[in-house]
Amino acid sequence: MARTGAIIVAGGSGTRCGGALPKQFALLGGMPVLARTINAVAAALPGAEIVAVLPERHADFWKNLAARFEVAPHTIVTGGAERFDSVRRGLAALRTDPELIAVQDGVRPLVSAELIRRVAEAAERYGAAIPVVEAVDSLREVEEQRTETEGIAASHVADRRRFRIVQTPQIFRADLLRGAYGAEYRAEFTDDASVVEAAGHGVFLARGERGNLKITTAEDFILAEALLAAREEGAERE
Ligand SMILES: Nc1ccn([C@@H]2O[C@H](COP(=O)(O)OP(=O)(O)OP(=O)(O)O)[C@@H](O)[C@H]2O)c(=O)n1
Ligand SMILES: C[C@](O)(CO)[C@H](O)COP(=O)(O)O
Repeated sequence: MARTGAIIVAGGSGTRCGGALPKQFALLGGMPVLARTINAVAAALPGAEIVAVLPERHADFWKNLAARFEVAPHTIVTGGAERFDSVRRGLAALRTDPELIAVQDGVRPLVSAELIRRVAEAAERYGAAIPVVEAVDSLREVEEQRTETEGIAASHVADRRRFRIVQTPQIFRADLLRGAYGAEYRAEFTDDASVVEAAGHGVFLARGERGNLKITTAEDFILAEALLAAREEGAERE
């Protein structure tokens, strides 16, 4: 496996989730979400340099919190206004010179080692790889958004076979990712694949996992707790 560095982006404020603290610091199964994510990445990529990107006002808070748990070695750097800015700061903070760089949402704590390695192998081969899953619900494309009411008047069905739901870690050849992040920020840059693609490089879609949940809303904590409990129960039975 190529030498890999990892940037764990946890610089967001968790607005959609609410709560006193950003969701990445909340406890999931008795351990901070971010600690679980860091440990999952460290276990899948032994020896990888790990940089965690944090909100500026929570850097000291995290140092104190992390000290109370077993968290794999990582350095910290403060993030920016957009995820794009946070990744850029993570890139600048990597001290080693990895061949591949993985960018992982700090709020995807249930990512499996198999998934991470699968995406890393694809990135080694194709230069850029991301995990995706199929849509399980029907999809509709909105034609006219009526914000003053609850509903949408005009829409049409979309062919869900043509779409994939995107996850992280997104893994790239280091030179490719660094070059792509030289761009000016654009609103459509919702992930790293969109930045790399805008720089003219294709992105390989590897198999993701529905269990690789992104904790976005308060409900997601309930789902994540249940998935974690089921996983731990399964591990105990083996
Ligand atoms: N300026 C930002 C914004 C987001 N992120 C990180 O990117 C990941 C995915 O973002 P999302 O789930 O949208 O997190 P938040 O931006 O915190 O959530 P919200 O949009 O609800 O405020 C999270 O780990 C988040 O901490 C980041 O590092 N820097
Ligand atoms: C990177 C990401 O998690 C891939 O699904 C997603 O794009 C983050 O989007 P958000 O708007 O920050 O939730």
